[in-house]
Amino acid sequence: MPERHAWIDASAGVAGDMLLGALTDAGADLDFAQRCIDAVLPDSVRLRSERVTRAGIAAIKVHVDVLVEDPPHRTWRTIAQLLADADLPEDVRQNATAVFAKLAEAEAKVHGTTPEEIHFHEVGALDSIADVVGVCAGLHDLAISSLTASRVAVGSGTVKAAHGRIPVPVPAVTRLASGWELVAGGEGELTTPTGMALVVTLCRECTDLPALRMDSVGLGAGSKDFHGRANVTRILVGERTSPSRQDRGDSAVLIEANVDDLDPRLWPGALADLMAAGASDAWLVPITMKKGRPAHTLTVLSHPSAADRLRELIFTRTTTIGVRQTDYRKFALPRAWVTIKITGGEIMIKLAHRNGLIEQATPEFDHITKIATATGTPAQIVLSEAIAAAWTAGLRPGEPVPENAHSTSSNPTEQEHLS
Ligand SMILES: O=C([S-])c1cc(C(=O)S)c[n+]([C@@H]2O[C@H](COP(=O)(O)O)[C@@H](O)[C@H]2O)c1
Ligand code: NI
Repeated sequence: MPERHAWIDASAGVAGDMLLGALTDAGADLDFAQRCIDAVLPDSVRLRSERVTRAGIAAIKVHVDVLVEDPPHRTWRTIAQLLADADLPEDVRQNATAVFAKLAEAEAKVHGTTPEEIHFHEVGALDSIADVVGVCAGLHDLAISSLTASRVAVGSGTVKAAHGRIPVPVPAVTRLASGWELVAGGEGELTTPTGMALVVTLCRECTDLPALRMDSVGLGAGSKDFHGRANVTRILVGERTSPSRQDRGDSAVLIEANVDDLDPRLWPGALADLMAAGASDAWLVPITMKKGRPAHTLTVLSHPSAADRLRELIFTRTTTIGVRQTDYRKFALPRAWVTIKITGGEIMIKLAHRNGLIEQATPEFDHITKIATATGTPAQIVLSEAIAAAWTAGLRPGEPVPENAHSTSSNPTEQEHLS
């Protein structure tokens, strides 16, 4: 299966609804986005698309009509729980959760507090949750397996928000944009925190348009129509023709520390927190360190964009007073997912593939344990049935990846959660 890539052109700015409009214009099914949103927020918002022009250029404007009363703020934990409880494709859930984790981290930095303490105002409102889930659903629907984006026009001046009048680029955008190339690009708020969070979470790098065999293009309109500058976000979708991700590898970092004085009962929680904060993997190796002391090497593998917060966590969750960090290149096979039915429910089969052929087909173990618990069947029996069902369905090494397989999104940090 070729790598389906999307490049976001944010040279005129980006917001959640603009990106959803662009995906819809590129062919994503808005009804599917609505179903995903309904799974998170039942009977709360309705999506509507409208063909409009911006400075004479045709684009899709997605309206998010809010049908119920919205509280003035939500915590990021509330949103994470809504997403965790919703019946969503796994990549949609993971990507949407990662976007809100980034927003929480940025807001916490702006207001000098922790993500747990943060109360989202506009960015936690029903329409913003709908934008984020809708965009992640659109990427799933178009089977986009990797994304990059242009530099981002953020605007200038000031804007009125729940925080009062704030400068543009607004504080959350400046925090989110760490490592991304920004330009002012015009007057007003051209990029919102939700738009910036989607770009930096889902896109692998900030780059000019990569070599693409074009498939479709979509334009998503912002609310305002400026004279002489189209207020649109564009998305270009196609097949990458330059060295593929598999040949190039991905940037990664390895962060390590030798620790001899942490209460061993604290390790499982520390490892879980590191995974929740975006580590691709986190593990311990028993060692004998200086002065002959029994200890552990903690190793955390991550995308470079998550390194700052992971180092921070290592310092707060362990007793170490220093870490070392090394740059790596990581070569991962692309993955795709197929849902199959077995006794007791549906499970997803993860397919690692190369040159269009399956290398590994693995039942998602969380789904196995869920069915095992619900039906009272031993997990190894459910697992055996799942492996046999996958085999029967042709999901086995050497077979082609089926057409209905969904590729995982490109988010390098979150994607590795699936590994
Ligand atoms: O909701 C919150 S906490 C919020 C924080 C900030 C900061 O920059 S801090 C800014 N805003 C403004 O809210 C609106 C809507 O943003 P969306 O991303 O939901 O479209 C926008 O004007 C932001 O600048 C909200
Ligand atoms: Ni804020």
